[in-house]
Amino acid sequence: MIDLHDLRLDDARALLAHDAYGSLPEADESRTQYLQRVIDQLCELSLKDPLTGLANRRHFRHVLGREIDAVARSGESALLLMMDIDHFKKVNDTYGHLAGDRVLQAVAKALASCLRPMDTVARYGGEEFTAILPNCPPSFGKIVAERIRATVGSLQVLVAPLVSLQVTISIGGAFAPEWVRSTTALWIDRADTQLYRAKSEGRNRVYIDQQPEIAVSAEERKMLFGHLSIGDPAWLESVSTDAAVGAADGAMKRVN
Ligand SMILES: Nc1nc2c(ncn2[C@@H]2O[C@H](COP(=O)(O)OP(=O)(O)OP(=O)(O)O)[C@@H](O)[C@H]2O)c(=O)[nH]1
Repeated sequence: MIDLHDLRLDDARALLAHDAYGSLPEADESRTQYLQRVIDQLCELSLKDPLTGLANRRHFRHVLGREIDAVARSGESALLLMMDIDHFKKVNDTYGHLAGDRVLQAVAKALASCLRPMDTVARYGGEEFTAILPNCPPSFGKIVAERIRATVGSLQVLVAPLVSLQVTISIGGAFAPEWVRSTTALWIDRADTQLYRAKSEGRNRVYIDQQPEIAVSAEERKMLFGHLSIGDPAWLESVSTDAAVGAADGAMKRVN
């Protein structure tokens, strides 16, 4: 950890040079421009997970907070996915930590490839990833999560010469409640509950908690939450539809 109060230009350069996903600013710029670019790139670096290049947990939390406000204002539906590689400990235990890192990088790349540029994919910690999908119609949630599950399951990750691995991923999702200000913690909890179900019911599957229906009329909704919704986190009475999709053995497979 570097204390930013003590950060010197050489340290900053070293940090940026170390970043596998970035590059050092050109040295032939004016000194001010150069310093500004170093600062900009440091800011960018502080939002990224160094192993995978995805957004880190801090950035994810920031985006989720922004999204929950946007949903409360616009009423557009947004989906949060929590995703966890199955039996990942076995990868580390059998093939070593470096092999585990390769799997994490390959999965991260696959996740990013399944999502739109407007979505945020992050490494939440360890072998857990998350994605925020703004403006995601409810009917699309399961389709996109299934696409992710299938893409990860079809990866062949080369971890040593002649050794490639296949892994599976469990996914839990939750739509944000429209028109009601909730909390990011509640939203994460709902998605986490679905992830827990996916794990406990066999792994390599998707469960999505559909958006809670709000038990008020459209007119009341407008009066209550029309311009800006302020107040306690609220989960009005809801009917949720859960769907289990896909079922297969979640254990890691060695391909050759
Ligand atoms: N290689 C590598 N391993 C990590 C990293 N971060 C966490 N891990 C490992 O991830 C593993 C997570 O194991 P568990 O939490 O038991 O989960 P699991 O084996 O995937 O089992 P389920 O989630 O129940 O399917 C642990 O062995 C951690 O050491 C990392 O950055 N690199």
